Amino acid sequence: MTRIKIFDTTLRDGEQSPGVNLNKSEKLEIAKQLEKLGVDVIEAGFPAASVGDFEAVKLIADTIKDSTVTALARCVKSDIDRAWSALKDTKNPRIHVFLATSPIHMEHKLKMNEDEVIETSVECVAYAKEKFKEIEWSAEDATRSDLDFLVRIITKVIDAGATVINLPDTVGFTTPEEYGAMFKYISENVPNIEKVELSTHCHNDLGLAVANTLAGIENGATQIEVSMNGIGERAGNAALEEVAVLLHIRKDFYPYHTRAVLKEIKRTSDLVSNLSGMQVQRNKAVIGQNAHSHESGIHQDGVLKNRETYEIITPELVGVTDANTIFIGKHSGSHAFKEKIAEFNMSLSDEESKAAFKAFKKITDVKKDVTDDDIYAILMEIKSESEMVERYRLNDFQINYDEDGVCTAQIEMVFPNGTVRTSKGSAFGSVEALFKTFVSMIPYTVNVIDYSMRSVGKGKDSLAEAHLKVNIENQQITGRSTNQDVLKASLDSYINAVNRFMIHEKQKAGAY
Ligand SMILES: CC(=O)SCCNC(=O)CCNC(=O)[C@H](O)C(C)(C)COP(=O)(O)OP(=O)(O)OC[C@H]1O[C@@H](n2cnc3c(N)ncnc32)[C@H](O)[C@@H]1OP(=O)(O)O
Ligand SMILES: CC(C)C(=O)C(=O)O
Repeated sequence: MTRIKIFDTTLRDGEQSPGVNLNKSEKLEIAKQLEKLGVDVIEAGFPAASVGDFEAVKLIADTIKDSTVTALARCVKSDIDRAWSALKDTKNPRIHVFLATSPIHMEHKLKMNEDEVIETSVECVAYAKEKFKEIEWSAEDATRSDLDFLVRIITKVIDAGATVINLPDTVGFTTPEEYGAMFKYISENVPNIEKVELSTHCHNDLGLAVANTLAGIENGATQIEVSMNGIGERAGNAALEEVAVLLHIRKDFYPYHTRAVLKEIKRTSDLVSNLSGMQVQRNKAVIGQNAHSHESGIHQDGVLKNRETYEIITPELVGVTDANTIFIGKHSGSHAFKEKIAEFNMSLSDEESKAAFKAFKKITDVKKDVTDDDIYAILMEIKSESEMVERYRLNDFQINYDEDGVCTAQIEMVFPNGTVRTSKGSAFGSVEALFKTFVSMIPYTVNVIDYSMRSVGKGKDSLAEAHLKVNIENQQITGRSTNQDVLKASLDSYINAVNRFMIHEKQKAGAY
């Protein structure tokens, strides 16, 4: 098994993500976590960029003990001096210098010809060598560079003292086959190549950063430049967690391993996401919220029978402790739903389970996120409908508004013992009138703690969903109801809360 070194560039290229700006204590916190994650090299920043970045790199260099700390510098003496001042006190100081080698960069950006680029690179590596033992030199935009020019310049920078040669796909332009072929060509044609380590640095503009990194590894690279959550310039860099987990999961096929402590992945990902403000997309490989969650009935049934039917990465492997493995939603089936019911510790007959599943499926057609609360409400409803439970049922209601703005509600209810009663009550608002009238008909003291209404679905077919939190006889109970009519949803949520209270009471008394 060949060991692949992880060079993490979250704090340098990652911080180049538009909108990301980390202060020195945030950078240090991330660096410490990267050390726990077992990365071999931490690229802490670009000391010549600003005083703040200089101080952050210095703080990290002075603190981190297990990982090599490096920093980026242009082929400019003052950049190299600045990097040395920041890094000199760390255990293994490494400088990372770069110069572009592609025709477009040389002509338009650097305004240099090939010979000038070679001369500048050799001079800067030789200058850096006076201070640093470890020197990484990058051929910026290597994947759009002429291969024979790369062979020439790499041979010379190695002679000048470079210890690592990085071939970046700066603009995310290459493909796995082409990137792999470049590493092979360089390995076979640079005469002094065995003196250095080869490194990948892939951007994700075409979504190929991880695949290209793997191709580099297969063709001789032993260092990979990656970032946590794949953050970085434009579409980002190859994601550290994806490459590390890929090499672990497919060790049956790829004879490579890293030193990464995989169970630290989630913690690192969360920290980077929180401090950078770059949220991780739900379906992100390895650490996205959906990456360990199964929603469809057939998958859930398979996973419940044997996780490995649909799961190649366990949440535990990458330190995810709160995975919602079985996500109950529109595509779930009865097996998964039964599992969910079991979590509520409520015994339901087969008939009740079937009715609950039917009611649940109905809700999923109008509601995107079916929460545990929704399922609990369904179960309570089913329970209260079963013969054992008496409950309040709404027969009819009306609202009248008089000229002074006073609303009068008239409600007709079927009581738990089967009797039908009607009552009237007034208030300044229609919802208040309904609540006041209903509460006057029941034998409990009820205080409304919270009442909210939201629209479910879009457009004219959307439904009103009322949520109510009440205190009944010193117990906090929630009620919920969905209806096309806002007032009916509101009144039903109140009735639902009272019925749930009665079920709680019966449960406490051991009735079921
Ligand atoms: C592919 C990458 O990710 S490379 C790293 C990119 N990261 C960054 O640029 C972040 C930090 N950068 C900065 O803070 C600033 O760009 C600084 C401080 C480095 C330089 O700022 P300025 O001196 O104002 O220059 P500016 O950024 O506008 O232009 C870059 C200059 O460096 C030159 N340059 C670019 N790359 C290199 C290099 N590797 N070696 C030497 N010179 C270079 C450019 O040709 C340009 O030179 P010019 O002024 O003679 O035209
Ligand atoms: C400085 C180099 C390594 C870089 O970030 C790139 O080419 O993308």
